[in-house]
Amino acid sequence: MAAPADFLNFVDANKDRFIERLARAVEIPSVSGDPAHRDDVFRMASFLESQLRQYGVETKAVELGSHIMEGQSLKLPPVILGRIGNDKSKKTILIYGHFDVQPAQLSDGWDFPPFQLTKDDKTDRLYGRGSSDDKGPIFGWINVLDAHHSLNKPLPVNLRFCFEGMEESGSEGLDEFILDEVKKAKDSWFDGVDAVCISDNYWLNTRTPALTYGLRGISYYKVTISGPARDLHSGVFGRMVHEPMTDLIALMSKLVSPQGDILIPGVDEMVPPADYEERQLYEKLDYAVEDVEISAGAKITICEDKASVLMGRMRSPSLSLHGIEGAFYGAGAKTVIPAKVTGKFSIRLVPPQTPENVDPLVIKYLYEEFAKLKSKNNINVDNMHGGKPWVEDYRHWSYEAAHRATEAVYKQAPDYTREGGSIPVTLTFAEALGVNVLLLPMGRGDDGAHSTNEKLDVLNFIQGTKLLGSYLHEVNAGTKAR
Ligand SMILES: C[C@H](N)C(=O)N[C@@H](Cc1c[nH]cn1)C(=O)O
Ligand SMILES: [Zn+2]
Ligand SMILES: [Zn+2]
Repeated sequence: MAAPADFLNFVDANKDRFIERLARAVEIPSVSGDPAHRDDVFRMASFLESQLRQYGVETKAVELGSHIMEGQSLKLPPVILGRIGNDKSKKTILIYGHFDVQPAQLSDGWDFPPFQLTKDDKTDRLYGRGSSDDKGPIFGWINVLDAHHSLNKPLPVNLRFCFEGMEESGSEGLDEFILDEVKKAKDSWFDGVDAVCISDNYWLNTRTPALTYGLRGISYYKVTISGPARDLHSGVFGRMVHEPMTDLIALMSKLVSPQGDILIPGVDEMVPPADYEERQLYEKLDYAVEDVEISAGAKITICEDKASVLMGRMRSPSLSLHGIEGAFYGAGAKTVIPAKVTGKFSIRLVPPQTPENVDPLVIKYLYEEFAKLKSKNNINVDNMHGGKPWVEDYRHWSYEAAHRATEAVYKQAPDYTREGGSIPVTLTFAEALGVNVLLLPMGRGDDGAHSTNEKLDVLNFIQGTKLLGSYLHEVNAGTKAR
């Protein structure tokens, strides 16, 4: 049975209230990667926990200890666990989401204050950091709880929640916590979980809902070149000394070609090429090169054929250069030779790649290439965080339930996609709990997650809330039919 009409009507009738609640969440700048915002990540955890409790969910905030970030020892944000329902005749679904966000500043080029949810009435879009990644979806789940609680309606499944505050910074401490919790002889918060559902990615385009059965992994590196004891005057020292920035640029230019080929020997070669049958999967998806152009905001695709473009994101590794710490970047023309610079880059991984088999190749290559520069500076290479790729079996009752829910809410069949981003905990859940994991995205391909002007369409927030609730009802309907 599809979701009951009173649930669907409630969601429509409470649209404004749901948007106001999302606005309260977006106003908390819970940036996990910035030590200055660590209190805000804690504040966001408390807000989320209070929302869960309000709707009858038993909760627990689990402390994960501390870590070092930018030379400071910081407390890790708690994991917020929740449980509601213990009916043996119902399935138990574990929901995962994250309440931290990527950094954002108006000066990055935002048209709206990033930590204020701005509703643009012309486009019916909600702009703000975290609107799509991942506060919109986690508050979609809260809306589902709110609706059932307010209507005095039993939930169609038992629910367990696991919300973290470090996903955008490598999910520190989470894997260890999950593995310990699963090993508990009794009263584990993950006892009896039948499947996991995560809403933390995006449709492929702007028109077709998607079910996602794969994610790329990630390995994130920093390479530091240092030499002079202090910043130097380029007029006084230029051409007299080895310059750290020159060495770093030389190294970073040897990592990836402008065509996207990874130049580190052995990395691209690990992945077998797609055969004809696999290529057909990508040919059939509702996607065009123009969709990338729309979401990138420019006609800059590496190639012109749709399947190759899609495979670049879904089934190939990629190496991206992210930034250089310590380099001069301000206005004006400072004639400095920076004393120490740190280049940051990451590799998105696909099976059979893992951080364990790729990291040694990267580190060896960087040291070898540095030696070829014959520089007297020093090099140091660090891995900042990593996560394995994940591919799931989509012929599973959880995907079937999500397929039916998508058809009911959006009146169209979903695309089956693999996501280019990473959610490292996905594989941990799949392996530790031994259950199927479904990714059920709420937002569209042009939402601009991690970018300026991140947005969520009001339609996606409201229909997405209906989709999450309908999925739970379809799981229940499937249970009864079996
Ligand atoms: C797909 C998900 N919403 C997401 O954005 N994940 C991040 C995870 C990450 C890894 N290192 C830093 N953040 C991503 O794919 O970049
Ligand atoms: Zn993200
Ligand atoms: Zn996310």
